[in-house]
Amino acid sequence: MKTVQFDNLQISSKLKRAIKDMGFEEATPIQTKSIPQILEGKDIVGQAQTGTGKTASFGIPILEMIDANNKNIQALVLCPTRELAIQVAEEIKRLAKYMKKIKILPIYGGQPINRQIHALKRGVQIVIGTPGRVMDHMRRKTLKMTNLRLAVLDEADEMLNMGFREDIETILKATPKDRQTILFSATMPKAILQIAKTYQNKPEFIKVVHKNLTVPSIEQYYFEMKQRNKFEVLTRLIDIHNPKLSLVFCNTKKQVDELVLRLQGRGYFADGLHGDMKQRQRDRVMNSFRMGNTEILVATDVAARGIDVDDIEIVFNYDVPQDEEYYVHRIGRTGRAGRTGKAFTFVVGKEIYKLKNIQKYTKTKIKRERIPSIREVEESKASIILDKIIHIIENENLSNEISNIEKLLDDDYTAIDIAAALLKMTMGKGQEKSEDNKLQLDDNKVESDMVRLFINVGKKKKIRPGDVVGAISDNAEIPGNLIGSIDIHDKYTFVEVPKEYGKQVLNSMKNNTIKGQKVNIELANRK
Ligand SMILES: Nc1ncnc2c1ncn2[C@@H]1O[C@H](COP(=O)(O)OP(=O)(O)OP(=O)(O)O)[C@@H](O)[C@H]1O
Ligand SMILES: [Mg+2]
Repeated sequence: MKTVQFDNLQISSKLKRAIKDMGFEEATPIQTKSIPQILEGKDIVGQAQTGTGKTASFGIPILEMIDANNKNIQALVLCPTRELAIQVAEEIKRLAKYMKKIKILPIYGGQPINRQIHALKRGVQIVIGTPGRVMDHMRRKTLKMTNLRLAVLDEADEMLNMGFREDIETILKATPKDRQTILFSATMPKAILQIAKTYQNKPEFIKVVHKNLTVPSIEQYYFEMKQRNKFEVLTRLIDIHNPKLSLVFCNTKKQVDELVLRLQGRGYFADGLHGDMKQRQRDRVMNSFRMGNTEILVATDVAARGIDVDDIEIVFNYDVPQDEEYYVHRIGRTGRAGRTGKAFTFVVGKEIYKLKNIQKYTKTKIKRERIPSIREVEESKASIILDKIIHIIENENLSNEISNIEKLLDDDYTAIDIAAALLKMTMGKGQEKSEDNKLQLDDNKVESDMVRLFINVGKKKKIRPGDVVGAISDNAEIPGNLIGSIDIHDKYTFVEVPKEYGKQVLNSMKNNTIKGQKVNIELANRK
């Protein structure tokens, strides 16, 4: 499809400048089709592949149509989750960079309502919210819809799936009749068409779907395995591909929690995201993932819907999704805005039939791939380390290190001996781990066996109940990013870790300090 340059769109120069700053040059197909129509005042129903810029498709015309001098709410965007509301608000804020008078506010549950009320009182033109919280504000009369000109439903089908139908209808009914209504939805079930019919005015249906639903720049593979080997396979794949960021989907919240614990137990920077978590915690996890501090995000479907994080290189379906549509959304977290990505699906036994259905639905082929051997994992790890070594040799000052090594050379060790020993040290417990791994492939020692490590940190330390150890290591300089939940137990903090890692944590923490103070760690009550 022919697309347009943003320069050729009828939008203000301020908006064009911001778009350029964001690095966009050409509008995507959905943007090319929907922006002019929305600008003309038409109602639209838009449908396009994941990661193709639907947010800006409505964000750009909203900004163009807002009267900056009028401080009332003029546009309302409804999103299914808080994360999405925040993300959409940020994208629109970036677009509004040079439009200083335009105020944009995300409102969602979990955040103190008073803060939102204050912000609303100061005057906001664009509100992005979850249906529940928007309703709440409407009841309190803190959100006035009388001046609303534009309503957008992003991920409309997902909002219906989540049971927001009534809320959405109540909200739309409370807005002026002559408002413009924009609807974006991945699928077009009857319920969506019903909403379109009832609440839109002769909508234009804009559909940019290729013959396959997933973008071609995502390579899709599946791996067949036994249920109990999933964890081992996941770690092998992560080690071999070494993705900067990856996203792992599980079907249940419980599985998310368990997997996060096990990954952290192996020393991976992993964290979880699901609906049972407190908002503060979810924000922390998302920020840490966006910053790259959390490298592996483990999530449920709902939590990760619509999430746009640059550079997610691999999406893992640790469980085959229950619904074909979910597959499309899951893997759409990678390969965004024209980038490439990989999607790996773990298949156990009869699930292969589900995979066949997914392939039929998406009209793409998912190729079978062999599980990498331990040897391949080790080789790949070695090659990653060798690359790092080359980088250090070429870019860093090594004079101190060289003088130390020279002492060993004087003792008649060869340079190769020394380098090999250092490599072995760097690769850590490679050898030992591979035996471990082999074992685990046959025998899945499960995680419930926990050990508590008490850390005497004194009362002043800012470690809060519920923090994970990964967070402690960020805040308090304990290396070894290991495991579990911690709690404050008077001046003791305890860390709960799977038994098999207890010793390891102990070793890695023994000689450490938290913020300059020595920390005592004792192994306590084995459960
Ligand atoms: N014209 C463009 N050129 C380059 N990048 C773009 C363009 N438009 C949007 N993007 C970027 O592409 C990414 C994906 O956009 P967005 O999140 O809006 O996709 P989406 O279609 O809503 O996806 P999903 O279906 O997953 O919700 C974002 O990082 C966005 O900033
Ligand atoms: Mg989106």
